[in-house]
Amino acid sequence: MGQDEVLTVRGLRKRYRGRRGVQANDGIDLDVRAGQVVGLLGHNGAGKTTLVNQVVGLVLPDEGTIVLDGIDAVARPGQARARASIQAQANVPITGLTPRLAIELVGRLRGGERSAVRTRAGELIEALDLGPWADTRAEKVSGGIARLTAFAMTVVQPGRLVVLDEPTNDVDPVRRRLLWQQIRRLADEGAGVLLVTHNVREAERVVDRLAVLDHGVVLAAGTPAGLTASRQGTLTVELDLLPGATVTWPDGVVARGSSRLRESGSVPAEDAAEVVRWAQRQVHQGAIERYSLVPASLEDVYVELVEDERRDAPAEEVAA
Ligand SMILES: Nc1ncnc2c1ncn2[C@@H]1O[C@H](COP(=O)(O)OP(=O)(O)OP(=O)(O)O)[C@@H](O)[C@H]1O
Repeated sequence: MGQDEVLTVRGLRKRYRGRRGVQANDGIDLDVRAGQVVGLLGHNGAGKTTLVNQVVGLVLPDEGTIVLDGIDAVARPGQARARASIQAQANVPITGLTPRLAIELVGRLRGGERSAVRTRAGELIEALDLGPWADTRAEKVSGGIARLTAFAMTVVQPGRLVVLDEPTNDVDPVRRRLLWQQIRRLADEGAGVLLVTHNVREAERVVDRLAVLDHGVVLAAGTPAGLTASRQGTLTVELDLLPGATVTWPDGVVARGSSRLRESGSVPAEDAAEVVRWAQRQVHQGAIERYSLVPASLEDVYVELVEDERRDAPAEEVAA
C-alpha cells in the first residue's frame, strides 16, 4: 500500500442471514487515496451502506480485507475507526444543543484544541451559511440545516478518511453548492473522501473517481471522463412537452426516457443540427415548450449501466 492510500478494500463479501438472505456485498474492490473524492453510486439496496459500515467497523465482513490508513480494519475496527470520520445517513440527534455547540463538542471529543476547534467551527458555519441558525436550539432548525450541521460535526476535526453518506439530503440548492465546495476542499487539504450519493449530476463536478455499485458488485469504476468516454460523440436531447402534446422522434434519435411532460433521447453529434431544426419546428407548432441538447452526462451513463445489467439479469434476481 502506497503512503497516499487511505483506504484499500479487496474482495469484500457480506451476506445478511435470515429468512431471505441478502448478499449485500459480493466481492468489492475499492481504493481511496489522500486528496481524492471517490463517489459511490448505486440504487437503493445496492450495498453502499453495508460497505461503509464495514469500513468503519460497524459490520463484520464474511470475507475480504479492508486497510484504512495502514490499519487492518477487520482485525482492529476501533483503531481504524479513530482514523476515519463518518457522516451517517441518519443525523445524530443533538437535542438541547445549538449547531455551533454540537460542532465544537465533536471537535473537542476528537481531540481538537479548544481555540483551534472554535476557529474551525466558525469557518465551517460561515462557509456553509449556517450563521443565522448557529446559535438556535437544534429542535428549531430545519432538516437541511440539521444535515449541514451533521456534515460540519463530521469534518470539524477530520480523520484521514472522511465518509459521507448522502450529505446533500434535504439541503437547499444554494447551500448544496457551498457544501460541495467544502467536500472538495477536504480532499484538497489531504483527506481521502468516500462519498455515497444519488446526486450524480452534482457529484460529477466534484469527484475524482467513481464506483457504480449494483446488487453488491462494482459494475464500473473510473474517472468521470473515463466513464463517459463511451458516450463521446453522443448528445442527449431533452424536450419539455406542452400539456396534451405528443411527439415522434425524428430518425437518428434513440428514445431514452419519458415522463408525463418530458422526453429524452440520444443523438449522434453529427445529426445535432438536424435535430435542432426539428425541435424548433415543434416549438412553432406548439408541441414542445423548450428543448436542450447537452453532452451525455455521467447520470446518463449510470442509468444505462444499471439498465443494461437489469436486462441481462435473470427475472427473479431483478425482482428480489
Ligand atoms: N441489517 C440488515 N439485515 C438484513 N438485510 C439488510 C440489513 N441491512 C441491509 N440489508 C439488505 O442488504 C441490501 C443492501 O442494503 P444497503 O443498506 O447496504 O444498501 P444501500 O445501497 O445503502 O441502499 P440505500 O441507497 O437505500 O441506502 C439490501 O437488500 C438491504 O435490504
